Amino acid sequence: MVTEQQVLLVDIGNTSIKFLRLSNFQEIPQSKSTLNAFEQWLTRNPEVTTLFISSVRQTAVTQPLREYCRQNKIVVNEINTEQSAFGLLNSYKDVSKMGVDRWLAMIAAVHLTHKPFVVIDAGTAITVDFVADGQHLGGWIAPGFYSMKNALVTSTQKVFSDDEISNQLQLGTTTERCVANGCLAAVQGVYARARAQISINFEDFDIFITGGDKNLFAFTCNDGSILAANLVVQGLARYAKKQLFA
Ligand SMILES: Nc1ncnc2c1ncn2[C@@H]1O[C@H](COP(=O)(O)OP(=O)(O)OP(=O)(O)O)[C@@H](O)[C@H]1O
Ligand SMILES: CC(C)(CO)[C@@H](O)C(=O)NCCC(=O)O
Ligand SMILES: [K+]
Repeated sequence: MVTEQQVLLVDIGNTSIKFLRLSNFQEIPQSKSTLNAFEQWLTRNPEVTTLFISSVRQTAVTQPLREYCRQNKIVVNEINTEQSAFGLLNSYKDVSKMGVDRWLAMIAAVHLTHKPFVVIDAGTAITVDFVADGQHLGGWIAPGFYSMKNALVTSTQKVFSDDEISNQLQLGTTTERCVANGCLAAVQGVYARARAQISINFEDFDIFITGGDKNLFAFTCNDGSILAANLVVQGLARYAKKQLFA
């Protein structure tokens, strides 16, 4: 019999790996930037016997982790995007093409509200997904804040950026401030369009914001949007609880 302390929920994104024990799945996850660093963490925490993982990387990239787990008798449960689960229906014809992080964030959100909702996951990419009555209506994939800045700086010769983030949208008077505020304007635009889009058909709805860059959405705090620590990990927790304890 496994306990919740022995179970680790692992969200493998394009930039980083976030993980948390099932016993405290609502807290802020730990983060490692490489699979190697994550494996080292596992070595130091031998009480972990079971992983529930979601990965948006190629299978070959996570193969060494699987091999490590096989050698150390750690059970790996990999969750994949489904046509339907937990009362949520996917709109993709080929569900294998939908990033499992999007699916899991929706699985978590559908448990948190009965209203139509939007999930915005801001990381390497910004994904936006619309759900009403348990039906995924469709969504958007846009570049994330860092990806945007990176693409801009890479494809121009005289534009450069720094790592400073504006909390408020301002007018830049240096190249760096123009870039940071331009990318923030684009992020705010995604949010504004998402709100406008769901408002076309619904008066009452929730907007959930999650992901490593959710703090860029601090400007939404007065209009009822909900900032969630990590909805992908919370979605994994639902699968883990169902599989282990239901
Ligand atoms: N070297 C880097 N490469 C990419 N993003 C970086 C880098 N350094 C800092 N960041 C920041 O981290 C954000 C992604 O953070 P994090 O990995 O926590 O988000 P995420 O939602 O988990 O993304 P993913 O699931 O794609 O890994 C980027 O949007 C960016 O602001
Ligand atoms: C869009 C990302 C990169 C966001 O992490 C991920 O969900 C992904 O790789 N998706 C595959 C394409 C799709 O969801 O249609
Ligand atoms: K993400």
